[in-house]
Amino acid sequence: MPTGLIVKALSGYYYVLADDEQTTEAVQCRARGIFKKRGISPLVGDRVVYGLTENGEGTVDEILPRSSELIRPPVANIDLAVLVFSVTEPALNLPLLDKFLVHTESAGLDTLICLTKHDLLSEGSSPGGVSEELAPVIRLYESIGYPMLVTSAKEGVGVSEIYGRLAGRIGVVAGQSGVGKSSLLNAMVPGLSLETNEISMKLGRGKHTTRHVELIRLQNGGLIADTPGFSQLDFLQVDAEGLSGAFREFAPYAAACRFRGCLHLHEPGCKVQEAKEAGHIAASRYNHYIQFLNEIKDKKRRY
Ligand SMILES: Nc1nc2c(ncn2[C@@H]2O[C@H](COP(=O)(O)OP(=O)(O)OP(=O)(O)O)[C@@H](O)[C@H]2O)c(=O)[nH]1
Ligand SMILES: [Zn+2]
Repeated sequence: MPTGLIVKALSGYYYVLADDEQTTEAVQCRARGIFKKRGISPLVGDRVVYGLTENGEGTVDEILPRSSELIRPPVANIDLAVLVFSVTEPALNLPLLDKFLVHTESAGLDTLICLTKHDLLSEGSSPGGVSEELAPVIRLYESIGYPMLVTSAKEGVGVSEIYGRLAGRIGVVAGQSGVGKSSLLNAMVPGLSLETNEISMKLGRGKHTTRHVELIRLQNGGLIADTPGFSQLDFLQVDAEGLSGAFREFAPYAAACRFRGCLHLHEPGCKVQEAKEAGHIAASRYNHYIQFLNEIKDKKRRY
């Protein structure tokens, strides 16, 4: 039985791209009834076993184990989340960046952080270099272990680097509205022409038109979801302990806290608080951690 990858889901059909290199057209498939009975449905990004029927269509017979699963956008087996933040217009939003990172950490996704619209920060930056105000931010996140890229869709800066990171992988783009996600995708994928803010305003169309998710094939074997991913997140699945675990740089200190299950709030003998006081953990990161912890607690109270 052939295997393939679901690259699109639309109106009850799944479009499967065969693993064998000869076939380039996706096969239109129905899912077998058994999935419905079991309460599961195939997702874009799923690797599947499929069969061909006589009318040239196919059936999805089996879903191979998923390495990850996102709810919004609904895509399985993502390898890389490209987190897009504009350096201005809208202003760089570090609380949101830390929130996204909690989610990508807990979903086990690799991340690439793009600081885009860098062309708008021309003052104080050397040509092709990084403006002074961004340098500390880049240093902080790189020191934690997150790759950072400075980009500009307008000037084509950093676009080929994003492309390169996607080689042979499935990627999704995330970021708040207006940061320039569609513009980066358009710059990366010739002929894609996703609607950007400018165009949708001009046509008087509402923003956030619902669209299906589709994986776009890149020449380098990578695939990227053609949807401006997720723009907001709340903590549906992350609990207090998971939250602490999602702040990577806490780990060596958290292991040495006096109490097991320490929430690093006001507990005596908390090494995370000590590390923050000593400047080994950035105050901004620690403060966002406390903010998210409160959000999680509030949510528990409400439900
Ligand atoms: N100067 C400059 N403007 C940019 C850049 N990238 C995007 N923009 C502009 O920023 C606005 C928003 O860009 P989009 O690509 O639509 O942003 P988005 O993140 O896809 O927005 P949503 O679709 O609302 O989620 C548009 O007016 C773009 O022209 C950039 O690198 N430099
Ligand atoms: Zn602690």
